[in-house]
Amino acid sequence: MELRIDTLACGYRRRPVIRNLTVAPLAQGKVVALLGPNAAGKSTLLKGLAGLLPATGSARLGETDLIGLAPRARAKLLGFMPQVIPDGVELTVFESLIASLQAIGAVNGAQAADRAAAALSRIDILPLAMRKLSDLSGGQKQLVSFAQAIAGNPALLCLDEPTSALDPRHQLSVMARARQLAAEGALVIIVLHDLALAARWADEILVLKDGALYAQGAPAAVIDSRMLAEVYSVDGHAERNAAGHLTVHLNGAVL
Ligand SMILES: Nc1ncnc2c1ncn2[C@@H]1O[C@H](COP(=O)(O)OP(=O)(O)OP(=O)(O)O)[C@@H](O)[C@H]1O
Repeated sequence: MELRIDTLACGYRRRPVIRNLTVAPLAQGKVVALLGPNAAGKSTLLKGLAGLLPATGSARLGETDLIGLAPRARAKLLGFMPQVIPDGVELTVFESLIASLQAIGAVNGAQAADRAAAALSRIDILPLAMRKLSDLSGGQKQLVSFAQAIAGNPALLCLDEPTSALDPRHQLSVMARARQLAAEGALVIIVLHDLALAARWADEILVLKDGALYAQGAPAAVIDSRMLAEVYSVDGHAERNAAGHLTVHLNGAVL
């Protein structure tokens, strides 16, 4: 199964952000890093795919066009982890996962409990299950949000900066989990600002600039001095280290 994004447009009432976006097919089983500077349209694109913003054009996952699909049917196929986790939710972690699963439907109470526990175990946060969401640290909340997004076993997982509040160990464990989910057949799209994480963990990179596709391809083909200068206005380069991993070096801002 592939995701085919074709002439997609989405944005806000007076601000069209993503215009006429067509992307080469994204294959199931891949981790795709969605890069681009602040305000490039990364969150807008994920929200358009998730049905949280109106969109036109098409985004076909296999035979199913996500655009225009009813919310519940879309949520079954697509797990969305937002960039900002809402405050003031008076639920326990476990209840919040059950609520996410109920929003998808088609799971009875016992199944929902099993799936919620499985998702929390998978992210290694089962001990947080009975804690109130509002009492958690920023990083713990982010891990819960990740568990909510994966609980329904979606074919397409859209993660908006899932590592922004995490310490290095948890950043790596989220990326490793993303790779595992892809190995099990999901397509995982991850918005990242950490270019080192993207270079190290993604199969493919999409770069957005001003709401349009700047580049798409393998990390080594996309992350280079020119892209860093043209997209991020920074002076830097990418190279392979002794272990063969692509690493990114930032030297400073381009004047
Ligand atoms: N609710 C909104 N109403 C109107 N414009 C918005 C709204 N949310 C975002 N925008 C605008 O849409 C554009 C794209 O924003 P978006 O959040 O998609 O960028 P992003 O690439 O995810 O940025 P960042 O890396 O800063 O999170 C920006 O110009 C932003 O100001």
